Amino acid sequence: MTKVLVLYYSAWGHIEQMAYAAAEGAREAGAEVVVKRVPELVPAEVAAKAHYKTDQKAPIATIEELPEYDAIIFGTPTRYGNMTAQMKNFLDQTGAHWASGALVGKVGSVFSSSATQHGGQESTILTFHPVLLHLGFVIVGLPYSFQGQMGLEEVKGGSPYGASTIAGGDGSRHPSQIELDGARFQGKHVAQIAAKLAAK
Ligand SMILES: Cc1cc2nc3c(=O)[nH]c(=O)nc-3n(C[C@H](O)[C@H](O)[C@H](O)COP(=O)(O)O)c2cc1C
Repeated sequence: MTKVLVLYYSAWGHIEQMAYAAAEGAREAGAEVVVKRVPELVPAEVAAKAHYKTDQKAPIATIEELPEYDAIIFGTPTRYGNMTAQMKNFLDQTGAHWASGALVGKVGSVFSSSATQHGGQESTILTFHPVLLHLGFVIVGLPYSFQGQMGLEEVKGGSPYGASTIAGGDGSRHPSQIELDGARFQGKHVAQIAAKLAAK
């Protein structure tokens, strides 16, 4: 059975919610799916003061387990147009996998979140991709067969690069149905492609 890891960082829960939607989609495609987080780096008192969502049930992933999966779907909020330091710090510990080629040929895919509509959700995904390419991942996005990314009837995340959500300046906006559908579609799409690659 195809094994998919949804690996995320989320300070306030938006990406956490999108992660479970991506996982649902991958399960729909028949994959065995695990949702895990990368470790927090912000001191506990800073996180408490900023009202981080600290009750996240997903276990913390280890670097060692990454080669066990056929696909990894990464979820990260934007930090000044790029992935979070928490996610990058985790990826910066994959040197042994880079050296051995343990992740070469696996499927990698990214979804994101930003406070504002044009606050960097696309740049966060696109600047994530070089890391995946260095590690040898085959990148999968959110194709236009997810028709939800078309249309101007509402403000929404989602692009051919990957699913995304808009949290609002104060974090009060939650992922909309169409954004969660995008994450679900991406999860399913990744699992289907990973299954095809694994069959070869
Ligand atoms: C240090 C910092 C930098 C941020 N940079 C951006 C940014 O460049 N553009 C933007 O729209 N939102 C920015 N945000 C807002 C976060 O992206 C937003 O809170 C996040 O997407 C919510 O996802 P989460 O609930 O999963 O943490 C920033 C937040 C922090 C704390």
